[in-house]
Amino acid sequence: MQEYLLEFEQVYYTYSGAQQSSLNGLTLKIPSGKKCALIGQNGCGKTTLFLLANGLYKPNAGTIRWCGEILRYNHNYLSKLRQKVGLVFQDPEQQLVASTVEEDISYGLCNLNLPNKEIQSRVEQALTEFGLEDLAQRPVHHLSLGQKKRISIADIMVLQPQLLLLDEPTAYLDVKHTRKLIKILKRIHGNGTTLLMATHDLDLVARWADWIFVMDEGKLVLEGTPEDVFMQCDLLEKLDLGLPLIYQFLFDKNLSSEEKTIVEKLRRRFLKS
Ligand SMILES: Nc1ncnc2c1ncn2[C@@H]1O[C@H](COP(=O)(O)OP(=O)(O)OP(=O)(O)O)[C@@H](O)[C@H]1O
Repeated sequence: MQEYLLEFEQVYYTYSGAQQSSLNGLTLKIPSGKKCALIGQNGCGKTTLFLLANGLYKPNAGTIRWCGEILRYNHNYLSKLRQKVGLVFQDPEQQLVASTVEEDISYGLCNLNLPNKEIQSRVEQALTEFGLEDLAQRPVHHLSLGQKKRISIADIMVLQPQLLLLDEPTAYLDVKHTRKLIKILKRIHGNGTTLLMATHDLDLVARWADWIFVMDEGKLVLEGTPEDVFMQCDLLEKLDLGLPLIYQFLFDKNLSSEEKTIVEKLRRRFLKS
């Protein structure tokens, strides 16, 4: 198996008309088979990374490789790449295309020319998993933001990409649907999909991810396991990212040594959960 699915090497990107570049020599490799989280302040370049990852934008300099091969930007190559690299947009409105929920979820599958039976079975599974059965025939523009978000994730997930990029997937979701989503991600990861999730929810990152990328000003500044990354509390504070709650307790200078021992035990249990 390929060790890294997608590799950014010294990638620069500036939006047309912008004064400053959004990616500033980004070097980052997404390891195959992992549940990766991407964290960083607003505007540090997470969404831009995603848009370059499936070839929607082209770097001004540097290289992006998919399974060791430099990305090409012709129509044929890109449509194949996008079957392997699925991107769930931050804003669901950018993604929904069809008039009803069911049509929207089947839209990408129809473009893959799959047999009707296969399309029907994947759509039904997605409707059930995301709790969208009752909304299947509703017009997408009549739904709440959280419902639209769930549809936009289902749209991409049914395509079964090798790498699934999720830009703030839990934004707009309530607790119940966040839990459902995490369960679904566990299932698809178990089936072999590599995941990269951009999020500001550090508690979720600490519990969910097995690899974390930290970006700042268009560059990768730190990466590692949750343990390695969240132990760097000085750097994370300097970047104004803060820490998951359990690590905040761990680094609380006012705790007695007994309290620290309890927190450390809780942290270890939390990491295993
Ligand atoms: N279409 C655009 N034109 C010009 N500048 C842009 C455009 N989109 C984003 N930018 C700029 O590029 C930089 C990176 O933005 P990006 O959306 O990638 O950040 P982000 O890390 O995803 O932020 P957030 O956490 O708020 O979603 C920001 O400074 C932003 O203002």
